[in-house]
Parts: sequence; C-alpha cells; structure tokens
Amino acid sequence: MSIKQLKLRKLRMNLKHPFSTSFGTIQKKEFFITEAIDVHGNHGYGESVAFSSPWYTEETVATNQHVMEDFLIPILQENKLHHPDEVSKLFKPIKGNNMAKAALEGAIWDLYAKQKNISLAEALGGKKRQIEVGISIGIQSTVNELIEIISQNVEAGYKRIKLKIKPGWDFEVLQKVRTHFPDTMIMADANSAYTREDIWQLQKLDDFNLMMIEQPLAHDDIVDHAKLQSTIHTPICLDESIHSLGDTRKAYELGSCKIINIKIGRVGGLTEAKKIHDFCLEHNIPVWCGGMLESGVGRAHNIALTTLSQFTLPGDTAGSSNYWEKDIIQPEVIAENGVIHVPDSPGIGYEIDKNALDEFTEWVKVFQF
Ligand SMILES: O=C(O)CCC(=O)C1=CC=C[C@@H](O)[C@@H]1C(=O)O
Ligand SMILES: [Mg+2]
Repeated sequence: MSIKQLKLRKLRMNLKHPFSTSFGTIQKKEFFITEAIDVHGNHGYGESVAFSSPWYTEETVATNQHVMEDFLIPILQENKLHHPDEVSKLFKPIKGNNMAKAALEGAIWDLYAKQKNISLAEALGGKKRQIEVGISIGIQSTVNELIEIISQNVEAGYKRIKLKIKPGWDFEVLQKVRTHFPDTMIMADANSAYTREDIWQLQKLDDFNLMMIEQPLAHDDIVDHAKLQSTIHTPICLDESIHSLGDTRKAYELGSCKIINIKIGRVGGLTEAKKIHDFCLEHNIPVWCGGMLESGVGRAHNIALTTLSQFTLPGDTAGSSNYWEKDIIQPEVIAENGVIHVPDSPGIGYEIDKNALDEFTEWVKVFQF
C-alpha cells in the first residue's frame, strides 16, 4: 500500500452540550486524528475514541498515545502492507488497547479505499445507500428536561431514542417517558451501573416495552448477563463486554444477550468489526453501530460500517450538529428524518475541513516510513 508518512494529530473539541452517563459527565473531547499518506498523495484518516479517563473501558487518550507511538506505529514502519486486513494480524502481539489499534487501522482502511478509488462502504462490502440512525441522550437534571429533549429528537425523526439509566434514575424516569411516548422506540443504556443484587430492579423494566437494555451489568461480564437475560423478556444488548469475535461467540453461546452493539474502537478496528458482523449475520443476531461522541472522521467510519446488511437496528450516529458547533469534515454529517445518505466518493466520502482541523489541533507528530 506504499505508505510514506503517518501523522498523529492531537485534537480538543468542546461538545455543544455536556453528556452525562452513569459514571460522569463529558464536556470536552480530546482525541487523535491519524493520517496515513501514500506516495501518490492520497490521505487516509482515522480517529481514536478513548476518553480522557478510563471510565468506559480501561483505555484513555494518554494510553492511546503511548501505545500508538511506542508499539503500533513502529510495527507499521517495519512491515509492508497489501491490504488493511493485515493490520490487525500485525497488531496481535500487542494485547488489548483496541482503541489505539482501531485509530491507526481506520486511517489505513480509508487510504486503501482511496487508492482503489472506491468508497469505504464498498471496500467493506456494504451495500446500503442510506442508513437509519437513532440518538443517544444523556442523563438530565430533571425528567421534564429529558422529556423535552426526547420530544425535539422524535420530531427531528430519529428512529430510536437511547436513554441513559443508573440506579435511582431508572424505573420512574422510564415510566414517565413511556407514558409520554407510548409508541416511540426507546432503549436504555446503563453502562454497567448495576450488579447481581439489582436484578429485581432490572426485571421491573420489562413493563416498558424497551427495544433493549444495554450493558446493565459489569463491563467485563458475560456470565451474570446470561442469568439476567434468562429472567427478563427485554433483550439485553452488550456493549462494554464485547472486544472481539471471540467475545461475541462466547456471549452468543452462553445466551448473555440478544443484540450486539459494535463499536469500531472497542473491537480494535473495522476488520474485527466486520468479522463480528458476519458472525451475527450467520446467527441471526441483530447488530447496530455504537457511538463514542466522535468528530466527523469517526462518524464517517461508523456510517460506512453501518452499510453492512446485519446492521438492522438504528445506531448512535446522529448528525454532527447534535455534538459540535463546527465539525472537522465537509459537509457535516446530516441526518434527515433519522436517515443518513451514504456518500459514494472515495474513502470516508467526506472532505477534511483543514481550517477546522487546524483550529482544534494541539500538536502534530510526523512519522516517516
Ligand atoms: O452519540 C454517541 O456517540 C453515543 C454516546 C453514547 O451513548 C456513549 C458514548 C460513550 C460511552 C457511553 O456513555 C455511551 C455508550 O456506552 O454507548
Ligand atoms: Mg453503551
């Protein structure tokens, strides 16, 4: 693939609205934009999705930088690539650190698609020309505020509403929300805020006809989730517990969930994401694409992945303007009536807005190949 240079760019962007979950609130997002450049002048872009603190999974912005600079980029410098699928094999000796791996692999996938003059969606084998998306709404100060925000997003046409729950912000909130929105597709994400002792509380949520409950129990568990799933009707969706095809198979065999949330960063990149997708297709497990409050580059990767056929449920990839005053891509991602039209120009299909990119960049490092 003749990569001649790799750029690592550290960005900082402020979210339009703070995003609160069971573990805390995010207002500013620090992340890396990776850029792989070939001898012909093609540029491929990727994005890292770890947060500044290790509350979602153990990775952070700082560990991403350490692992990319000290381990992963040297591996890429030492090896010639023919296809982006080779990246995850080369990275295998480095344990974990999936978000660091995905940030680099993403730039290489985009570069590959641009070299072939095809869209990233096509390079992955995706066929959909448009995708349906939902929106994820953080915990609000009051239920009335939450209901107001849900109303705005239902009106905007988002295909499903994801709410964050935690002990003390669950049954009564969902009861009021369900009463206001009897027919809306609603799901709840707990980000592992409950334990085995709380199973009775989760059982009560069966009353609300939720599409699914996402990651109610521990971030590293699939055994207790299987027990919980056997006692509730609402499908469990696993997020934090799934890092690979192997995790997906084990969760399927144990009956730990009925739905999988695929996040490219959490599973180590597009190659692994596609393997998980293919397994779920074969076993009839619905999947959807999770979000990590990405800038436009990560959002574009999510859109391309979602064009694969087993992404049958609306994902988290809402329009750019829900997150940012100004995004770093042109045009921004627009969801009209909950539908995003998949770009068909080469690679991620969106141009980088160089001025915006520079505005949010704290520093750049260049690695020669
Ligand atoms: O809109 C998005 O990008 C999705 C946001 C979202 O729901 C999440 C992002 C990151 C961590 C979590 O809080 C949560 C999730 O677990 O899916
Ligand atoms: Mg989640």
